Amino acid sequence: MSIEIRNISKCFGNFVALDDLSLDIPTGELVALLGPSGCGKTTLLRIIAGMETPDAGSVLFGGQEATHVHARERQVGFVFQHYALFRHMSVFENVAFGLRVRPRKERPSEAEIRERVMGLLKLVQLDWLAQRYPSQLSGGQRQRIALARALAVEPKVLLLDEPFGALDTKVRKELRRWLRRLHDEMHISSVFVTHDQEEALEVADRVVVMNRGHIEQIGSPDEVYSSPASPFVYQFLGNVNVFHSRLHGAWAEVEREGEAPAAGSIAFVRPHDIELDVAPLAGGMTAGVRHVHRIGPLVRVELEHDGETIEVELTRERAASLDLPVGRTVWIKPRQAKVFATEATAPAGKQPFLF
Ligand SMILES: Nc1ncnc2c1ncn2[C@@H]1O[C@H](COP(=O)(O)OP(=O)(O)OP(=O)(O)O)[C@@H](O)[C@H]1O
Repeated sequence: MSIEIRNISKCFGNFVALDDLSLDIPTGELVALLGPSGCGKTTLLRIIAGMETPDAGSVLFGGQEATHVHARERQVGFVFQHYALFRHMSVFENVAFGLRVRPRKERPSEAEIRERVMGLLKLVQLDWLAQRYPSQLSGGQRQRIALARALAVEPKVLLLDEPFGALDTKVRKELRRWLRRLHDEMHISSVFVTHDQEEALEVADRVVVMNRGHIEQIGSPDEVYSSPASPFVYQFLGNVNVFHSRLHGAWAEVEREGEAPAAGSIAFVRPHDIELDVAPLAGGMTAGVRHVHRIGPLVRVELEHDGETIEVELTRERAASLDLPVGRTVWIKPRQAKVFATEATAPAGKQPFLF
């Protein structure tokens, strides 16, 4: 079922949590709401679920007005960060719960409940745990059971609020892939909230980048990463070096190739988009090696130029082919940069690098 969010606003006292926000989610899409803490992701999810009422705007499900439809009537499945399984019920009973509490007329027969629950447990690959209790499961298993329970009532929309937030990195990664596969099989419109950019980029069909109650950009993972619409998105999705305008030599050329340079403009360059060499690079500039960090397959080189820090990422092979002791002077040159027009758009917390 499609979801349309039209001009939604929500205040808590004087605080504007959502500011005239609109978003269309076609049927079967998996959408990530991504943004820093407090940007309004959960509030938006709760409004879609019917657990919160907007001050203005409307929510449509399948083209039908649903803003004032009660949460129970919305056919929404919800999974939270902290798996709220019933401790005194077996895994089977947890998943069966939503079916058993239906009014008698709508309640499936015992045989049907059994068939549906076991089918879902197979889907989440945990049918062998049906008789266990939540305390006898790992965190990742509990979260999969929570998902099976949300799916048991055959929701039209699945909403997940930081579903893997409480789990360790390895389990998170496994569950991400698993959620993606499951979503492809079920084809339910799903919205999940995360503040983890890697999670959003890996799992979602589309990413909605939020900031302070509004949407900064909506796009495929590739679009938001490769063509960020604003300095905020650029900074939020991955590491970035920030440079003021009036760049020298090649830096200025890169700027011209991108967008027209304006006085006071800011250039953003990803660490892996900077060429580094020990020999002079035409149009490049020099910098001193301050630290070399080896992080898995990557080598992150921290450089200093006029007291400012510049980060460059190299493959291990490239780093090994260069001799990079601390203190060595090297040459750097950007392969590509993105220029935004005004200084006013500089993201908070990043000090622009001044030439
Ligand atoms: N019931 C409430 N009363 C007052 N303020 C609230 C309430 N719910 C949320 N807020 C405020 O609204 C803002 C958005 O909250 P929300 O939970 O939607 O953020 P979020 O993006 O999901 O953040 P996080 O990633 O930390 O969960 C926050 O500043 C929060 O303090």
